[in-house]
Amino acid sequence: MYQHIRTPAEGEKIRVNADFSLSVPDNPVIPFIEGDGIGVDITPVMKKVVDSAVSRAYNGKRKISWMEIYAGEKSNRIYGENVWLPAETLEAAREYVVSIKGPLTTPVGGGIRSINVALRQQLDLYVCLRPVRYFQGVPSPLKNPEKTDMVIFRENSEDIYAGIEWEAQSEDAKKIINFLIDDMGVTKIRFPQTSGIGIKPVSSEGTERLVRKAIQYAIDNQRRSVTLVHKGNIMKFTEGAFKNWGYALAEREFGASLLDGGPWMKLPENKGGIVIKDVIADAFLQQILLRPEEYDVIATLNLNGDYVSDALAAQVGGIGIAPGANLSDSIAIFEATHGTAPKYAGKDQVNPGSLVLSAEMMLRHMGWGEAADLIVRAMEKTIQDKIVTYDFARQMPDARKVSCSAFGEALIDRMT
Ligand SMILES: NC(=O)C1=CN([C@@H]2O[C@H](COP(=O)(O)OP(=O)(O)OC[C@H]3O[C@@H](n4cnc5c(N)ncnc54)[C@H](OP(=O)(O)O)[C@@H]3O)[C@@H](O)[C@H]2O)C=CC1
Ligand SMILES: O=C(O)CCC(=O)C(=O)O
Ligand SMILES: [Mg+2]
Repeated sequence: MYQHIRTPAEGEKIRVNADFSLSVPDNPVIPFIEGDGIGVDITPVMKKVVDSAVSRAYNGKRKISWMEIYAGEKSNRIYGENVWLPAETLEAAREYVVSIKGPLTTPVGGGIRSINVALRQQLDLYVCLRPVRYFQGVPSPLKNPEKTDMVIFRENSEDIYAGIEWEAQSEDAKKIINFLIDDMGVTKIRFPQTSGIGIKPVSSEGTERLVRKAIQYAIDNQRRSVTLVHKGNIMKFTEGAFKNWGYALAEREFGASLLDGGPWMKLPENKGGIVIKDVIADAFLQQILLRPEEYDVIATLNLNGDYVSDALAAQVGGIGIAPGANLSDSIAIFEATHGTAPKYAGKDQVNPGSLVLSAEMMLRHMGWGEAADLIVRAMEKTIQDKIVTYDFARQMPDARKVSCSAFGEALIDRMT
C-alpha cells in the first residue's frame, strides 16, 4: 500500500523474466512523474499522444493505465516540505518496471542535489540512452543535418557527476585537502585555502557494463561503429582507463581484433564487423560538426555524455526534440534530454517532441512497435506539414506556429 500514490483500478504490472526480457500485459500500469517547470505542459500532451497511438494501433485491445508518482516540487506539495524523492516513488518505479518522467529542477551552486541523478543512482539505471536522428524539415544549423545519426550510451552512475564534492573552506574540504597534501604528497592544488573539491570515480565494472550494452546494441541494430569518447590524455586513470577497459572488453567478450595495428579494433564478421574506435572528447566535439557521418554508436562517461547529448541534439533541431531513456538490466525510466525550461513553465508553448519521442522509445522497449511507429510517422508528417512549436518556428518563417497542446493534437490527427 502506498501513502499518496493511487493505484489505478485497472491494469497489471509489467514483469521482468529471468533472462531480463519483459512480460507486458495488454493493460500495463505505467508510472509517470509529471516534472517541474514545463513538465506541466509536456507530460499531459505526451500521455494523450501515447493513448491515441496505442488505441489506434491495437483497436482498444491494448491500453495503458497511467499511475502518477511524485518527485521534485510536486512531491514537496504532496508529501510535505523537503521531500524531493519519496521512498514510494522509487518503490513504484522498481515494482512497475517501466516508467516515464518529466524534467526536475536542480538549483545551481547550492541547495539540493539533482533528483534526476538520485533516481538514476538509487535504481542503478546505469545506461543513459539518447538516440540522435534527423526528422526531415526540422531547422538545423548544419547544411546536411541528415548525416547526424548517432546513438549515445552515456554512463549514468559514476564520474564527477556522482555529486561527491565539498564546498570551498568547509571543514570537509579542508580535511580532504590536508589529506591530499600531507598524506598523498599532492603539490598541484594551486589555491588550497579556497578550493572546493570534487571526486571523479570511474570503475572497470561501471565502464564495462556500459560499453557492453553499447557494443551489443550496435550488433543488434546493424550499426557500423562504436566510438569511446574520453579525455584520457589528461585524466589518465579515469577517462583513459575508460578507453582501455572499453577496448579490452571488446576483445575479451566480443572477439575484437586490432585494426591496421590498432588501437582501433574490429569485431568478427559474424558480429557485424563493427569497428570499435576512440576519440578524445574535444576533437570529437569539432568532428561531429564537420564529419558527423563518421560516428554512429557513442559510448562515453557521464559528464561528457551530458555535454555531447545537448550538442548533438542541436545539430538535428535542438533539445525540444531529443528523447532518452535511463536503463538498468531490468528497470527503465524514460525522459527527455532537456530540463525544466522555467521561463516557459505553464505557458503551453514548448515543444513536447522530446518527451513524446521518449514515450515512443518506451513503447518500443515494451514491444509495442506498432504504436511507436505511429508516433514516428505522425512526427514526420506534422513537421513536413510545417506545423511546429515556437522553437522550430523561429527558424521556419513559413511554418504555422502552434502551442504545445496544439502540436500534440496535430500529431494525433496525423496518426494514420
Ligand atoms: N533530466 C532532467 O530532468 C534535466 C533537468 N535539468 C534542470 O532543468 C533546469 C533548467 O535547466 P536549463 O539549463 O535552463 O536547461 P533546459 O533544458 O531546461 O532549457 C534550456 C533551453 O532549452 C530550450 N528548451 C528546453 N526544453 C525545450 C522544449 N521542450 N521545447 C523547446 N525548447 C526547449 C529552451 O531554449 P530557448 O530559451 O532558446 O527557447 C530553454 O530555455 C535546471 O534546474 C536543470 O538542472 C536540466 C537538464 C535535464
Ligand atoms: O539533473 C539535472 O538537473 C541535470 C541533468 C542533465 O542535464 C542531464 O541528465 O542531461
Ligand atoms: Mg543535460
